Amino acid sequence: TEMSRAAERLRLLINHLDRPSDAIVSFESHPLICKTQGEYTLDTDLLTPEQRLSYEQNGYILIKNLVSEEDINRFRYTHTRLCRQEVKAPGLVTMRDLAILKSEFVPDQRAISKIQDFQEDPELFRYCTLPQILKYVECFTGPNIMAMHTMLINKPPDAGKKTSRHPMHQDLHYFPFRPADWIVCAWTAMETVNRQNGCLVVLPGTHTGTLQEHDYPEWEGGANKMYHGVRGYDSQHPRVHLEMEKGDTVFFHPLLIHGSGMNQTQGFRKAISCHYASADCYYIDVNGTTQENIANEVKEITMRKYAGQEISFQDSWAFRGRLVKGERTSL
Ligand SMILES: CC(C)CC(=O)SCCNC(=O)CCNC(=O)[C@H](O)C(C)(C)COP(=O)(O)OP(=O)(O)OC[C@H]1O[C@@H](n2cnc3c(N)ncnc32)[C@H](O)[C@@H]1OP(=O)(O)O
Ligand SMILES: Nc1ncnc2c1ncn2[C@@H]1O[C@H](COP(=O)(O)OP(=O)(O)OP(=O)(O)O)[C@@H](O)[C@H]1O
Ligand SMILES: O=C(O)CCC(=O)C(=O)O
Ligand SMILES: [Fe+2]
Ligand SMILES: [Mg+2]
Repeated sequence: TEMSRAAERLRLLINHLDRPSDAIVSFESHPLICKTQGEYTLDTDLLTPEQRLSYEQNGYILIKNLVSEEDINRFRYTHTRLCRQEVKAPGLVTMRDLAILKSEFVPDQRAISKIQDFQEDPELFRYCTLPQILKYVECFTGPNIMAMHTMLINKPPDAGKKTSRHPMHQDLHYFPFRPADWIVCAWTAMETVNRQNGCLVVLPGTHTGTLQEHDYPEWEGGANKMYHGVRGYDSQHPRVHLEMEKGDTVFFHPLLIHGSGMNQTQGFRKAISCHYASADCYYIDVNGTTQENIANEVKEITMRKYAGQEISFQDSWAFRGRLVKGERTSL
């Protein structure tokens, strides 16, 4: 029955692929197709059967105390220095919360709700290469691993308009590469995160669905740039608040619907994350798909950033992605 599960899995994969099946003949001998038991996880000796089953069914697993206090303190220190512009990292993107956009900018971590693309900062990027994280990542991506997207989220105390919320979304909306099952996010709490300061909220099991249409939520106080949410979000769907301690890490599937509530405390709630993909993934053309809206927003921003030079949505990803293990075979 293990063989028939593998065959079924291969059939499912081929059906999901956005390119002709003759292009993927080599998949038959692909190491990733050795997924004989679960659909979403590989048999690697690391995950217990319970953990595998949990990821298969829920689309995420939470590992307690995976990143050391010392490492997190170092990441916090570097974050502070980057925000103060005491160190620079080429390509770093900083984002201010909508609520403070119009006020004077002071270079301080309290003015920056999120940094992205820290792949050129050796100290923060060390997070993406931590061996204990990569061991888990490999269970989802297989041996060739790319760090595709990096973020340090610094959710500010809500200024009263609920702009600190992150609407419910699927991360795959942002990614022009496939297959989805070879992508995983690692998200590590840099302090206690709970319902009060806006922990992650997930809809378990939604990773088995398809990519949904995303758009800005119709929120009275507005939503931050590029914070799209699933259209027609069903607030009745059972949700789980992922309360975590410093160093705890959740791994989740890019189709899992998740978001975060508002920060009702006076502190800045911090988390560091990396989206990994198998280097064996391939880029897709998102023209004419539900992802066209985000692709256009990204193109507009890169156009401004690189003085009118048009950079394709795919190239903007190829350019930022970094190999962290194995071989850079495709992405
Ligand atoms: C899986 C993963 C990919 C999921 C996610 O990351 S979900 C969230 C995705 N978010 C992002 O990718 C954040 C992207 N953010 C950015 O690229 C930057 O923060 C920018 C929005 C471009 C702002 O960069 P900055 O250097 O400040 O550039 P500018 O001051 O010229 O601003 C450009 C225009 O953007 C506006 N803006 C900046 N921050 C926000 C905001 N928080 N909410 C709404 N609008 C905002 C700003 O007002 C300006 O607009 P105009 O004045 O040109 O109309
Ligand atoms: N219309 C919507 N579209 C998309 N996402 C939404 C919508 N409404 C709420 N959310 C998101 O759902 C999640 C839960 O938010 P909500 O504010 O209801 O609860 P919470 O802040 O997590 O907890 P509490 O019930 O204690 O306030 C958050 O990620 C929020 O951004
Ligand atoms: O830390 C958070 O609030 C979640 C952010 C998130 O899901 C994202 O940026 O894709
Ligand atoms: Fe997300
Ligand atoms: Mg709330």
